[in-house]
Amino acid sequence: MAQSILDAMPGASTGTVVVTDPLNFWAGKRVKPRQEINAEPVFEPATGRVLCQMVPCGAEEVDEAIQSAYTAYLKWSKMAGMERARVMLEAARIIRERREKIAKLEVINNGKTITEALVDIDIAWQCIEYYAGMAGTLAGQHVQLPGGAFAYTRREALGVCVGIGAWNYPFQIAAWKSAPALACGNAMVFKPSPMTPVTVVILAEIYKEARVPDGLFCVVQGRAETGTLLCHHPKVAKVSFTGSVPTGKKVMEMSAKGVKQVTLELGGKSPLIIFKDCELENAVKGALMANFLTQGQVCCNGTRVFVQREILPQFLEKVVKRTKAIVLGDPLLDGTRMGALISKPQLDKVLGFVSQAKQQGARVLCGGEPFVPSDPKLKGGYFMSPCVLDNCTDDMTCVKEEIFGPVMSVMPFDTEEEVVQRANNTTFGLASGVFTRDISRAHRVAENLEAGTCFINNYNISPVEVPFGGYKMSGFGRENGQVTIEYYSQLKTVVVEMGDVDCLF
Ligand SMILES: NC(=O)C1=CN([C@@H]2O[C@H](COP(=O)(O)OP(=O)(O)OC[C@H]3O[C@@H](n4cnc5c(N)ncnc54)[C@H](O)[C@@H]3O)[C@@H](O)[C@H]2O)C=CC1
Ligand SMILES: C[N+](C)(C)CCCC(=O)O
Repeated sequence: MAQSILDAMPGASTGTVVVTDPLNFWAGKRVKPRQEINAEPVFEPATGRVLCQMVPCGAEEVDEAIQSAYTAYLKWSKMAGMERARVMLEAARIIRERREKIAKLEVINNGKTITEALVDIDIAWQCIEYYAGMAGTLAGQHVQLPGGAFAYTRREALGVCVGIGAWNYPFQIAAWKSAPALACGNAMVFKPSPMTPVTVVILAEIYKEARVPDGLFCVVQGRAETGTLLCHHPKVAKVSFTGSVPTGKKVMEMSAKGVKQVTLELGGKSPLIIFKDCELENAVKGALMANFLTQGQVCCNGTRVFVQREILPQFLEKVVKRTKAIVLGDPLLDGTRMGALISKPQLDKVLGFVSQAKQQGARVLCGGEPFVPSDPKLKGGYFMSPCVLDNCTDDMTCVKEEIFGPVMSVMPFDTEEEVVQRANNTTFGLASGVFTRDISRAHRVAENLEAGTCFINNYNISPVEVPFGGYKMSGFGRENGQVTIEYYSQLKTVVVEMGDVDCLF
């Protein structure tokens, strides 16, 4: 029962799956939605077919989930870190064992290729494994005070944390948020994007199977209203949000009312700087990795590609040749390298950015058009050909705004000083990249770029051991790496007197 939808995965192909199981999860089980009348269809991006119904949770349901999470937190936070570690390692093991099935379901709901989805699921279990390793290391400090008195600190959980996710990495985002939260002794109530409600419930079932206390990881479905209920709930100690800047601001405002801690992983318009002394083949590959993963729907993508003028023609020739060769189509096939965008409105929005770029003077070197695969079952899918734009200038909309689609904007530059200034001329600051063989220059540029990550001679690799997060309007707080423990725990100071009270009164 617990694995029913996953059991159907081995034989499943694009256009065949329908999900009917309830998509909420709390108190240790899937929970049927109460207000079926508010159901909304969820689409399979590769076909445009209805995959399931998403029914938003109302106030009572949100409250039930949070209460069940609170009960679980009371138990879980009292366990030794090593005990929590064992449970989390078991969850990581189960995910690894079912990686193909989970990845397949992710593809069906999200539209990304199976090759990428497998990496996402692997990163998810690695993240849980990594924080399991850290659960047993959480410790405080002992401080000696005069007269034999002393103080010590305890690193304690926050309580019930809320996770709110975006649709581009549904399972992985839930792992990035829940793993450090659980390692520190918290419970989590997670709301996935209404467009990708399906795989996060599988994570909840797996935690249950690994024997977390019932309620420790809950899933509530819904849109803004449900998210609002979560952010305002008095029993919630922290909100970790991944999504757009406007919603991030609202989450912060709502959390401020209850003085709740916040982590914000927001959008970006990251620069990738390619110097003429780079290893060109690698720079071209880096630019593709920086732009076309998950159909370009990646927050940290390096979508402003600055190329030193002397090598611009060679760079463009190579990058266009490789972009044209990207195999588009059925995302469940091993050979496919680009699948479908998340939705029809998102596809229209991205195509709109391309037309606007043309009007503003950019030149389309390839792609930027709706793509209709030859396979009849994919005719209703949200596909577009990956696009490279040349002749771009810093003031064009395609260079200033986050497109969240497979569109690379290329601009020439002359000097290091100039390009760093232009690269930083944005309100975002999630990531950045530099290709050069000059090691001093690489580190100097990395130092001067205003971004939470700088990739040197590569792009978009995010091992769970290293922190990920933004500068400026791309957010604050971090996910992954050791530091994230600090965002999911708080310090208690205990002061111990060994002598008599020195009283002034
Ligand atoms: N930093 C990142 O990793 C990502 C950033 N994005 C950004 O988000 C944009 C659009 O993606 P969307 O999913 O539409 O983002 P969004 O910001 O509208 O939604 C993100 C999540 O917040 C929830 N939400 C919406 N309104 C809310 C509210 N008032 N209170 C609480 N929760 C609320 C949504 O239901 C969803 O789960 C992209 O174009 C991109 O700029 C999207 C995906 C990932
Ligand atoms: C995995 N990675 C680095 C390609 C993207 C993760 C951030 C996101 O949610 O967009």
